[in-house]
Amino acid sequence: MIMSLEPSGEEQERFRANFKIISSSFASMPFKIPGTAFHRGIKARDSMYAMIDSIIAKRRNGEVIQQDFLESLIIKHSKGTNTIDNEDNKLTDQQMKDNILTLLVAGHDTTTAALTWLVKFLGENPAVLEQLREEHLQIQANRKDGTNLTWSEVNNMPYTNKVISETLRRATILPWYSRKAAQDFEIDGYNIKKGWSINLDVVSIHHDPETFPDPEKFDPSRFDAPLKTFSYLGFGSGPRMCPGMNLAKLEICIFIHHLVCKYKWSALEKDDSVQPTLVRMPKNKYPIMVEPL
Ligand code: HEM
Repeated sequence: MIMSLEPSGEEQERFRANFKIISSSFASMPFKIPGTAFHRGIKARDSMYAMIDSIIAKRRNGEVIQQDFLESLIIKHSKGTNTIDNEDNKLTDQQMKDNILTLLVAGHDTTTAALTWLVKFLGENPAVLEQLREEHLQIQANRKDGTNLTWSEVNNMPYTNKVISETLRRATILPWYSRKAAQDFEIDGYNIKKGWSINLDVVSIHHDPETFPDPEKFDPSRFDAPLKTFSYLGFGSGPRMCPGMNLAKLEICIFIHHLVCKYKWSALEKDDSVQPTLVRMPKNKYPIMVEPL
């Protein structure tokens, strides 16, 4: 979808390997010294840049044509095309590469983690799974023709949406993110100065018992009624809110539909520890045994 990589092959493997290094260097100290996670991350990023360079070159000389996000960026931002009024507003190749890399890095591990937590929470909460399965079997039963999910079906999954929100609350995949103070202010006796960087502790916000009673409990009905503003930040909030939210929700809805309509599963290990990386994942990646229903 982003740049039409084949699902397997040498190029994909190299991408994956570099990608893993970049993800695990995210929360490292920014010391560009050989041997540090940060240095390894920079080298992996440069190698990704070189790979994206060669993909862009093949697109530009017509060797490869695809219908994906990269192609639309190239068409829109090529010099001499009049798709954007002002030539100065066009992205350079470097900016295009950064956009592609940002989307891959921001969209991959987060969605993987969401799906992993979802399978875990559903496995541990059979009543929720049953209600979710009912919603999806009903969708199947109402379908007149075709076997694929339709756009209107995906947009009419009220319980599924609550399950997704509760998954993102309970797991809090991005445990913190930053904002820069736009003005001086005081909070709980602390004076914050304009320009300071502030990290939001989203895990605590999502587990505040005043907003979410019995916060460790997985309970999608918390989302039956609207919540206090800024108390649920699964996809962030405000102008910098996750731009991939609708894509991620679409992917998760499709995954859930096929999972609950066709399969049952059981956990192979009991381990509740969380991997201490920027994107929170079950430490053991939650291995399961899957069987047809
Ligand atoms: C379940 C999956 C995902 C979760 C839980 C998630 C969560 C988040 C959160 C919490 C933020 C910070 C928002 C803020 O600062 O207010 C964010 C930012 C971002 N996300 Fe996602 N995300 C997911 C999937 C995706 C996907 C699929 C893409 C793109 C393909 C994406 C692209 C981005 C980008 C580019 C930003 C930075 C936005 C900015 O700083 O302006 N995300 N995401």
